[in-house]
Amino acid sequence: MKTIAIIAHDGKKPEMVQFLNENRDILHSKQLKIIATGTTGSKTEAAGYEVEKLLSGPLGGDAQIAARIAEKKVDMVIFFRDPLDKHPHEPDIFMLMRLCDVHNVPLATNPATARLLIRGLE
Ligand SMILES: O=C(CO)COP(=O)(O)O
Repeated sequence: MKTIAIIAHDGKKPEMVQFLNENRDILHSKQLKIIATGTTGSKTEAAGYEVEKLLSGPLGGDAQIAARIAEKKVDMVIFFRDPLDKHPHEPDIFMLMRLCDVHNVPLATNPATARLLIRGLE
């Protein structure tokens, strides 16, 4: 069972939902556990997926996912980042991305890379 973390900034949530809809076959056919930050998780659920929801990003959700990465409990991170917006929890976001590099966890930060990573599961 692989665990995939999904996170999307507000400006990128529509693209995240589109991604989930487009890749339903792959995401449903694999033994995957999905974890997500709070609001992203609610939208993922609404798209028909089972998901473990953590705190909302600004309240510590990115930090929770970062901790799981450090504990080697996450196999892939799909992070739909909005580079055109400011985020009060920027330090948490950098921590999450840094820990992906520390622990060699595949990290997609835009839809094009996310598609390539997900195809790697096939
Ligand atoms: O802020 C986020 C990622 O940095 C996402 O948090 P939400 O999924 O709660 O909107």
